Amino acid sequence: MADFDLGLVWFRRDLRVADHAALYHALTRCRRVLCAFVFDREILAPLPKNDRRVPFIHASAVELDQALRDAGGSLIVRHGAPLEEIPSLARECGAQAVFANRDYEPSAKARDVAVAERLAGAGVAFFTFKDQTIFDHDNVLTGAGKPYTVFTPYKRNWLATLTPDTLKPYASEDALSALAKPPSRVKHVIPSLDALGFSARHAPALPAGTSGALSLFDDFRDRMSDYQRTRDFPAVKGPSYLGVHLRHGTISIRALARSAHDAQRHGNRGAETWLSELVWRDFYFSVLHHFPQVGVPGDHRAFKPEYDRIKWETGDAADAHFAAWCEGRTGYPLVDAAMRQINQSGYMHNRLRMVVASFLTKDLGIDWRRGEAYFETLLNDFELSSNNGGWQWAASSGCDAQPYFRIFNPVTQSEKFDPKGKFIRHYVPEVAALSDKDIHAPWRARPDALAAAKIALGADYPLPIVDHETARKTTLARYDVVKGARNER
Ligand SMILES: Cc1cc2nc3c(=O)[nH]c(=O)nc-3n(C[C@H](O)[C@H](O)[C@H](O)COP(=O)(O)OP(=O)(O)OC[C@H]3O[C@@H](n4cnc5c(N)ncnc54)[C@H](O)[C@@H]3O)c2cc1C
Repeated sequence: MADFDLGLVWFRRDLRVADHAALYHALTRCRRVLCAFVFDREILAPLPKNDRRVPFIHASAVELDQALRDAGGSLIVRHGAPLEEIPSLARECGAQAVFANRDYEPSAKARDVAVAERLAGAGVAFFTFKDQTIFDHDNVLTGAGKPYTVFTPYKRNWLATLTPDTLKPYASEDALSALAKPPSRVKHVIPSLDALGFSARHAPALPAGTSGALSLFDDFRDRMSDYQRTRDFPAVKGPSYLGVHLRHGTISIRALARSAHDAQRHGNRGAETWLSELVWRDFYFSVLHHFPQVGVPGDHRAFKPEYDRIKWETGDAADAHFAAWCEGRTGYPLVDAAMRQINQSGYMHNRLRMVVASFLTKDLGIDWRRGEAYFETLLNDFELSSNNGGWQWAASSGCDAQPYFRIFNPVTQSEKFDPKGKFIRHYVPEVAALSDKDIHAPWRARPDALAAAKIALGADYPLPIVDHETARKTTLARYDVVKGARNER
């Protein structure tokens, strides 16, 4: 016998039908199940009209609605405040329980506490489930029951904790017969993008929905064994490009980890490395949960508090440097190509995220929080935990971060990871005619080589806005305050 007559599944960042924890639990515990999604007015309001993520989410919601309709249900979509919409929908439909997958961002956790209270006040139960990660934050702890702050032992324990059950799919798609249609008085037409205040002209560069995720994964599966060899070269199709799908849950993390884990057990080194990246994702979720000070809205703190003593560059010159960095005109072609990639597509290759983050913090001396915030506005796969983790890794203030004295040389990185300048040529056509050798540092090219490539530095393409060697020394001095702070302890 069912526990509830009517349950409501609240979809958030889990826009799929297959292997969905909350949907599975609702379908197996309720006689009838309705499904809902809320476009959060407060989140959407500050976004620019041409934000790429909203069309992606919209298209994914449309696809999810179709999948639910095919099985006898539908997706009720609202545009408003979840704190109002979910309890009122539960009331309108007569649901006795709401089911959702856990969300780990501080603002989402606060929202869920408020929604749970409001529902409880109305006598409606609220159940949440682990779905977004392989392990919840308290599943992988040190022997002393503390959270890990170093990745390698975390990963070792993560792998040791894994059992076949951990990666087992929830058979939600096999239990859809309990899906129901909302009562006719409940409006359930998906608002158009225009009605939400966004432009359909900025369709997602990546195919949306579960169909989009599966086509990317099909394409990647064959390349997984090469991942370890190819993943650092931005001109090569090495990574999976699945980040945006993991962000919005159009594919199950369990399915991806299972595939990598199986391949790894058969000696596939590429799969082993890729699985490690999925573990990094869990690791940063755990860090954000246990050390929420790193992601307090509007006040992100350094994981290592002494790093908040660093005096970052401010003022007009720093603002001008920041603008040049954002717009891809620093005079360092690999940095500029990377920034143009994120500006044009909402994606940036992982190696380049490390390079540009290091350049901003350690060549320009600008606070990592400004770069973190810039990425947040643009990344299709923006994830507070990983973005914060990545930025603090590069700035050396994070847990298990790059030591502060390790400073990427943007020219050497370019020569090593884009040796033929293929990636640079794509995004920085101004320097495309330079040789494979000169393209990494145009200011070092001989005048006749520049003339042959028809480049007047300072006019056609900027001279470097800082000298790396000088900046390196300034950074080491800037970070001295950290050494001092550590010695005091
Ligand atoms: C400064 C900086 C900012 C970053 N911001 C984000 C972010 O906002 N969102 C985000 O998902 N990742 C972020 N990353 C991590 C990484 O760059 C992206 O996950 C990856 O580039 C996404 O591309 P992909 O899906 O093709 O990755 P793949 O290489 O195919 O990896 C598969 C998945 O593993 C996870 N993953 C891979 N690398 C990492 C990592 N270093 N840390 C955590 N998870 C990882 C992601 O979910 C990724 O989609 C950031 C890294 C840095 C250095």
